[in-house]
Amino acid sequence: MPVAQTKTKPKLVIYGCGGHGKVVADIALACGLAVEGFLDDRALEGKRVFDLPILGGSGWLEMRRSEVSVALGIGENRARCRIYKLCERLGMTPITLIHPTASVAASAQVGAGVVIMAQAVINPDARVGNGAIINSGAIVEHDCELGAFAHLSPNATLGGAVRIGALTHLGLAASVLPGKTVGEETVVGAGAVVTADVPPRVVVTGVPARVQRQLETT
Ligand SMILES: CC(=O)SCCNC(=O)CCNC(=O)[C@H](O)C(C)(C)COP(=O)(O)OP(=O)(O)OC[C@H]1O[C@@H](n2cnc3c(N)ncnc32)[C@H](O)[C@@H]1OP(=O)(O)O
Repeated sequence: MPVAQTKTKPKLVIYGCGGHGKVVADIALACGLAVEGFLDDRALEGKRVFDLPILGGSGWLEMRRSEVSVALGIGENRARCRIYKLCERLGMTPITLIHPTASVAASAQVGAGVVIMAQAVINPDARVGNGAIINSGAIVEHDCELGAFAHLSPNATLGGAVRIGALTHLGLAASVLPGKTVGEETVVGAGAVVTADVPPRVVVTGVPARVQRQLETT
């Protein structure tokens, strides 16, 4: 499977130390990587998560960028996108992590800074954009296209040839029927079933999914 991957340096840091960051660290450890600690911009240095230190924030990364690789440990899509761009400015490409129990087809294309969690499935010819999250047990069927910094929550399911826009979030166990498109920066509520195309920047909920409200353009 073509995975966009930079050369991994001996030590890895996880940017983000909340719940998502902990799961990402756990995947890195399951992959046999040496995790040096977490980064966070909220001045939490000295605290520990998982018995691993919080090392600092963006300043720490700038100083140590030649020595460490970075994985994205932030669940919120826009914040994760900002950290990805910070890494790019520092000349770094966040690594992609794939849990050992995930199934990723040989013909799938997976971008940089992606995290694919336990029991997730990515089927043939799917394309996963940079910085996306495929959470535990989520399914990306054949020929799907998942935009950069999108997030499929646990057990979300995309039927074949679905397109999901950049920065869009599918909630827990949400489903999208084959061939449908969900626009960028949209939120699909937990448990929703998308049966028709969904525009950008809206919240949809229910079965079948209906627009609940518009989201502000930023
Ligand atoms: C590992 C992880 O945890 S990954 C993260 C997973 N996170 C998720 O799956 C969360 C997805 N988010 C949701 O489903 C949210 O509830 C949203 C985005 C759909 C709506 O959030 P908000 O805009 O804050 O809506 P709010 O909670 O105020 O609810 C508004 C109304 O919608 C209803 N509602 C909320 N979520 C849903 C839903 N998923 N399906 C149907 N109705 C819903 C509420 O009951 C409420 O109804 P009422 O007005 O009749 O009382």
